[in-house]
Amino acid sequence: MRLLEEFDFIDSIQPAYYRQSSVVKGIGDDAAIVRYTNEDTIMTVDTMVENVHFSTKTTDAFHIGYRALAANISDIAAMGGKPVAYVVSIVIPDSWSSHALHEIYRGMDELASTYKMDLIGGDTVSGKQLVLSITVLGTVLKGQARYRSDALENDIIFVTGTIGDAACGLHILLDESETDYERYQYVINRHRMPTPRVSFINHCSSIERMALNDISDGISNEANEIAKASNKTLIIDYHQVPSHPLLADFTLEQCLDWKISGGEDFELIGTVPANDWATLQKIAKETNIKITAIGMVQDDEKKNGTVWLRDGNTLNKLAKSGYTHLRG
Ligand SMILES: Nc1ncnc2c1ncn2[C@@H]1O[C@H](COP(=O)(O)OP(=O)(O)OP(=O)(O)O)[C@@H](O)[C@H]1O
Ligand SMILES: Cc1ncc(C[n+]2csc(CCOP(=O)(O)O)c2C)c(N)n1
Ligand SMILES: [Mg+2]
Ligand SMILES: [Mg+2]
Ligand SMILES: [Mg+2]
Repeated sequence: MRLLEEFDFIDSIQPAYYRQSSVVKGIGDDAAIVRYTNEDTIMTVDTMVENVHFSTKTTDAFHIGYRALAANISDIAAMGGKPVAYVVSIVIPDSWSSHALHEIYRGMDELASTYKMDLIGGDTVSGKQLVLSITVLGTVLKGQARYRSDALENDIIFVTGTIGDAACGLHILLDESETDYERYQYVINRHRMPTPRVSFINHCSSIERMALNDISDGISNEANEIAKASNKTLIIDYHQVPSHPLLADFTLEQCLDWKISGGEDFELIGTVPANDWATLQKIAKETNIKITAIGMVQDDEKKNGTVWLRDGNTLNKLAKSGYTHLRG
């Protein structure tokens, strides 16, 4: 790390004040203290590694921070909760300037401020590659968290937003022959600045049961996780999976890959009882979120734990084809 040594760096990222009254102790001691009385606590961690989750060729420092926090907040949304505070562990290579490091923190704070979240601690070490690991603390009303294991027979499977945008945006950024960035600004922004669906999910308290997962690795992975955790069979109609009109510029194979295996849209995939579908649509309209029914849950002893993709008259088993680390 150039220009700043560890403790000057920590001083320089310390917030001037805390937004949440639940923060009893933030940066400055051996650990942070947050105090609650009536809610369950949600904790989640996700890590972003240079050249795995981002490349400085395609992503500036501000967006590295923004995306990393968005990915973590998305997991809080996928549990049905509200994000409150975060701690950041950062591994910093020598080549990174203090300006770029502050840009990472500015990117995180841009998103944090919209949720009144506080940076309450972290850890700083030097190393060979930039690694940003964020732990987010969230809350949910006691006993009201949304689990992947809550799908039941005849539920409607839904997704928020459009699927495959972030993978398309990344493709544009990595394709050196592509120059029309203006045309693809929307999908590029979906890659750089994903919006976790916190507001929508926090308006769903009238819906008693909902299985939920967020889309980090692609719907083939996320739907399989719901099928497995719930021990049910998920049938998804490929043609119902919503995509942005810009994807029409690309081949059917590319669209299939981005929509099914792409990931990083940080939309939600879930299941609700058919009786609640009209209510869910109303909530989506009120919170300005697109939701689309993409299939049904079945209880079929021979198929439970698996996902099937309908394409016209054919039904094929949908294996996990999304992003997997440690491919073996
Ligand atoms: N190294 C680990 N040690 C302990 N638990 C882990 C580890 N890695 C993952 N888990 C746990 O496994 C479960 C699934 O984790 P996973 O990272 O696949 O979910 P996710 O964070 O929603 O997805 P993604 O990381 O793709 O955004 C979570 O309960 C997570 O806490
Ligand atoms: C430079 C660059 N190359 C490839 C990708 C694609 N990518 C990386 S990790 C991941 C899944 C989510 O990760 P995790 O499971 O760790 O949350 C995806 C789709 C990218 N974002 N940047
Ligand atoms: Mg994870
Ligand atoms: Mg998740
Ligand atoms: Mg993953």
